Amino acid sequence: MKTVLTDIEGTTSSISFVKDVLFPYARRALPGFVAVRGQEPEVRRWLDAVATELGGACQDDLVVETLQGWIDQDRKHTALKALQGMVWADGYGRADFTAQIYPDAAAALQRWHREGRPMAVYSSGSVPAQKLLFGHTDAGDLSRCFSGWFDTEVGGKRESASYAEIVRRLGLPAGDIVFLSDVVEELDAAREAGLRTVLLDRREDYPRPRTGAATHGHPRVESFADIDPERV
Ligand SMILES: CSCCC(=O)C(=O)COP(=O)(O)O
Ligand SMILES: [Mg+2]
Repeated sequence: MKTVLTDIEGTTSSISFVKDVLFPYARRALPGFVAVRGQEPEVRRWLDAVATELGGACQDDLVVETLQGWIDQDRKHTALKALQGMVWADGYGRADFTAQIYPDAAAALQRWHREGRPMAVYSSGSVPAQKLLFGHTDAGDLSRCFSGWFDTEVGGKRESASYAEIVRRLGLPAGDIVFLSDVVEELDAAREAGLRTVLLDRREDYPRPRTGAATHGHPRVESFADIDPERV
């Protein structure tokens, strides 16, 4: 049975949920979060990592402003993603929002899980943020569908070495893993590492269909309902 490895934003959940709900929430909550929890070792570690990138010791205010700028630019920076995950934990905990998931994705994930198909996540969002998201979806707790979780600590999503590392950690032949994503450059990197690939091309996220050369030769679907992992 093939293992499914899935991206989140633009694949299982809409880009607008991430851009219009999660990112603004993190942007607003960051200053208060750093003021209250900035001395906790797990928070300090990431704040210091950002400060180092800014050239050394600097005030938390500057670090927060930098992080907010990175949110605006959609930087997939590991420190930002780790801190965002901690901020979102508060939001999910207080039920300030739930995680949008496409109904076709929720249905397929639940069905594949019932059928015993192994599944894993690879997203730029931190592993704790991934677990929170799938633990609090509109369709309920889907976190149990997954037995593997990968974030940018294995490397960037457009680098084939990251997929080679995931293959190594999963301990499976690369050709037995099907990677699902909305970003062709990520699929290119996965294919280079030997994985099978499927392009999610949803109208809500990509108003102009990506067909022909724009698919880079990856099988293209508009819904999880059209994916048969055994036939990719
Ligand atoms: C899992 S948390 C929210 C998503 C996020 O922060 C992000 O950057 C999504 O990137 P993806 O790799 O899932 O496209
Ligand atoms: Mg994506």
